[in-house]
Amino acid sequence: MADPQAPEDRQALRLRGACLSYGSHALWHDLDLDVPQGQFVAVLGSNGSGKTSLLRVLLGTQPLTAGRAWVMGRPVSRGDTRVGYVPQRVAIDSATMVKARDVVRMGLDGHRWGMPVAFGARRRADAARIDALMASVGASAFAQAPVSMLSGGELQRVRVAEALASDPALLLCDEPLAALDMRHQREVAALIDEQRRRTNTAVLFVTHDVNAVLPYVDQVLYLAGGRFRAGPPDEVLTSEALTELYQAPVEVFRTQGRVIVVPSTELHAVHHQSHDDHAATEVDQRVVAGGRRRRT
Ligand SMILES: Nc1ncnc2c1ncn2[C@@H]1O[C@H](COP(=O)(O)OP(=O)(O)OP(=O)(O)O)[C@@H](O)[C@H]1O
Repeated sequence: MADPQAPEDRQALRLRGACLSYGSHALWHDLDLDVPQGQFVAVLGSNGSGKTSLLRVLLGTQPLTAGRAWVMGRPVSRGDTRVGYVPQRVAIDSATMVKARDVVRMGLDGHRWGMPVAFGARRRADAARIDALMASVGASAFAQAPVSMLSGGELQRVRVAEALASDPALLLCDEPLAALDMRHQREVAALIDEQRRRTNTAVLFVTHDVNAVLPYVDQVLYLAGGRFRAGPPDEVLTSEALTELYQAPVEVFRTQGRVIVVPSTELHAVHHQSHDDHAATEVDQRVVAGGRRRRT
């Protein structure tokens, strides 16, 4: 199939008729998606709906069963330096002495895999670039610290700097806020948003709690039961849209600027709990908070 994108109309990401199956298990099918440069997309869906698998497809490590995927007008390929990746918080060997700035250097070197080690002017240019990346994510203060000594939030800053080292056109984030406390969630989410605004990088952000990134989201891709719905948050995160997508009753509430998505079967339990406390709790793709709710 020819590249369907004229150069002047390049989307950071385009999917057409994309299907992914593992054996007879179809994760999603006929997925069409356009992500313009600089757009922030939240990828939502229940456990096992195929969110991480979608990122694997875009990293070129998992072939589509059918359909096509392009990044900046070129077919997806493994090792594409125009694609950056921020993983979930990963366990670090407590004995490792690898310094934070060396992790970022790996992002830079991965970009030039197979090239000779840098000397002289290029080495100095690399050092300056790493300094700038560390500063841009607010990590200069711990640039020389072993990563095993960093807090979860500090480590995610370093991961973001590493992912940005190759100036990606598309940044894939796989639940990068998981296991971070609320303050660090806010900081890392804001940091990713700031970077994409500055560099016009498109972001595909897989999360179980859309509320952590809701202020930044231009488009939601919601995966469920092999189908999908994509569009602005106000169109996708509604009772009507999600009931149609899940083909089962789903209620969406907005309260205090937060979105709560609840399968109707769980509504009784949710009402009961929210009378008792104002704490957030997990049901599916949802955060439950106290206070007045508005159904949308
Ligand atoms: N390589 C594989 N071979 C076979 N099945 C797989 C493979 N990778 C993932 N799966 C299955 O595909 C389904 C989707 O997995 P995936 O990790 O993409 O879902 P997810 O939406 O990211 O889930 P979660 O929210 O739990 O992280 C799961 O049932 C998983 O067990």
